Amino acid sequence: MSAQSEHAGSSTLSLDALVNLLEKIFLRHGTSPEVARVLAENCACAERDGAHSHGVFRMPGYVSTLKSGWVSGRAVPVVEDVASGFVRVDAANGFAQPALAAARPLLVAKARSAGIAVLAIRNSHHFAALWPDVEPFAYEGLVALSVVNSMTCVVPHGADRPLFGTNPIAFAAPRADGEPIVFDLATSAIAHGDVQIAARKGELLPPGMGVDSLGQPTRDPKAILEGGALLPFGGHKGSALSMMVELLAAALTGGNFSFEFDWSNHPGAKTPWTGQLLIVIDPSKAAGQDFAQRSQELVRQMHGVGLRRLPGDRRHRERARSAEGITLDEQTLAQLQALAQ
Ligand SMILES: NC(=O)C1=CN([C@@H]2O[C@H](COP(=O)(O)OP(=O)(O)OC[C@H]3O[C@@H](n4cnc5c(N)ncnc54)[C@H](OP(=O)(O)O)[C@@H]3O)[C@@H](O)[C@H]2O)C=CC1
Ligand SMILES: O=C(O)C1=NCCCC1
Repeated sequence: MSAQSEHAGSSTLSLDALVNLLEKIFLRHGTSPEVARVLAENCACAERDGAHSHGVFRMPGYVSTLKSGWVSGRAVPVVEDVASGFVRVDAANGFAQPALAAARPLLVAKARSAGIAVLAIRNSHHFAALWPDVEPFAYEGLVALSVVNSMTCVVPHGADRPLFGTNPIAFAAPRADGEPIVFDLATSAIAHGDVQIAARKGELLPPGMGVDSLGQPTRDPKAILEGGALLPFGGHKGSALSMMVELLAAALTGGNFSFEFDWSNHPGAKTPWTGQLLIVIDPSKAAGQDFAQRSQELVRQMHGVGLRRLPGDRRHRERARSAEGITLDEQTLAQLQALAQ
């Protein structure tokens, strides 16, 4: 297909054309070429996979953050080889994905030689979906787990005010016949991005997602965004996982807790300045059995008991569909083109 085709009210772009457009936006707003490429690919791949809460919807937020001076779009991450199974990165107040890209070769080498390696990223801004950070490891036969904390907007179970971020957890594992097993979920009942999207569309949320400024349950996304808060998923269980994310992504990395940064002097800033932890395991060092065959067997059994949808299946369906091109509505495309000028 050509790079861009038009239908009534929408346009279809190839993945390359979308990456190039997003890259232009990042460059136009002062990032280095390396940062622009990494973020553009990340964001375009989220859109391709139908991960809309962290696709092109996020571009105005990236731009207003860069304009506010809150984040450094030209940061050069500092990678430290601290121990046989441990890599540390100071993202230098830059985005998390370039920090991961800089540390990745060392992390993989350590995981392959020691069987397991940990990457601790601090001083970083993660404004994206987490699965793109873990899925590539599984394509290389490795198991990966990552956590990142975000900004205070979730009330811990049993508390009456927000403290945690929406704090996602992503996991990826190879399997023998098929796409890797990948899940990526916010520990809040709903991602903050999806609340913003619902507010924009004027839709109500399902019950149990959040509370208003008085702490009363509400389905109104605007009431949650304007003084209200989100709830953890699964009550005390999601709350415990969210607490764990704060400990691993912030306390262990040297990053900020979700409640610790203050962007009030940077109007327009949207990205949380926190930390991220990745654990990468080489399964060939572990069980003495072929891990990918074992994970395939688990999937076979899950399908055998009637399961129709694995986490990641929807994304891969969207990815396959996007091979024909990624469709954006006219308004969104016009907004992106304006941001690139
Ligand atoms: N950077 C940050 O600080 C933050 C980022 N986020 C991001 O927001 C995104 C959305 O998070 P969230 O709203 O919790 O994600 P969802 O609740 O939409 O999905 C969570 C996971 O469950 C899978 N899934 C969903 N429905 C089903 C089903 N019926 N059967 C089987 N599997 C299912 C999804 O797979 P599939 O993808 O195939 O649908 C996905 O792996 C994530 O990418 C997350 O990383 C969230 C919070 C903070
Ligand atoms: O959707 C969310 O929740 C978030 N996404 C990007 C960073 C802040 C929280």
